[in-house]
Amino acid sequence: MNEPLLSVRSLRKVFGSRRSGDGLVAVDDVSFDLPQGGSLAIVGESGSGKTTTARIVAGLETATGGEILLDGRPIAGSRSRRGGHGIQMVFQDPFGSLDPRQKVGNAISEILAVRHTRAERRAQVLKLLSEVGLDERHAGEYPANLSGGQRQRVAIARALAQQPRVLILDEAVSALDVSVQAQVLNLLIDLRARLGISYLFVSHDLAVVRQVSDHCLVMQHGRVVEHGATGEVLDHPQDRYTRLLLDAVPRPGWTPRRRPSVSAV
Ligand SMILES: Nc1ncnc2c1ncn2[C@@H]1O[C@H](COP(=O)(O)OP(=O)(O)OP(=O)(O)O)[C@@H](O)[C@H]1O
Repeated sequence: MNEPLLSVRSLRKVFGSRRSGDGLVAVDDVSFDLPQGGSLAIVGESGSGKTTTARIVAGLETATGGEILLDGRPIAGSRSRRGGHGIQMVFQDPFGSLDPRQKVGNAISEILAVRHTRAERRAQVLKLLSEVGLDERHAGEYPANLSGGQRQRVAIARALAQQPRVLILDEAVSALDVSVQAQVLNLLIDLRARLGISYLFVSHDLAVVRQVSDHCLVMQHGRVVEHGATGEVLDHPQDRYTRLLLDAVPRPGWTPRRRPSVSAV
């Protein structure tokens, strides 16, 4: 069997004081493999440790224990990997990653400056914008003048500018309206097919997970409770917690339970 592109082994993260024993174990013995060109989703309720796992893999957080291998070689769990090592992250809120005072074209161009000459950069910016379904007009805009979907496309273009092998998407479509969400998901599916990028997809939305991932990992209280092919896990969940997660998803015919109104009290 081929060696996985990304391999995470016994990852552990404790926040707070470990010595006094009152630290919070956010990630506890998490292991998974991501094949070249594969798409793995991490699902779980809020606080289950999904984002912390993703941030450690991206090099934005240090691990307390465990190992991360890219192409079979350990990558240091340090913040120094930011911007390098073939792993990039796209966040839920592109406002957080885009400078409001910087035009879109410059935001992409500054990343290209490392590898490209000034002359090459312009053509490269246009190529990246077209990869994500935008064009020259958007290059001259500030983030505030774009829609939420367009801003997320810019964030994806910036990530692609680093030529990543793994793209980590942390709730990357959660803040978008459903129709815009579908467009961005289609873009991601298309990019994966065309560029052979591998995805680590963090989401609480099981419908989204079904669309974009081959395999999924269910986390609860920092631990992996179920792991398998996405269709199998979602259609035939083995773990009680996975079944609870699935039961919490509204389906056609579902009517929200009315909660007593606070103002009526
Ligand atoms: N920097 C931090 N310092 C202390 N505790 C943290 C920190 N970051 C996360 N935690 C805690 O670690 C646990 C896991 O959080 P994490 O954000 O990874 O979960 P999550 O599944 O991604 O949840 P969400 O979907 O709400 O982001 C939570 O209890 C959280 O409060």
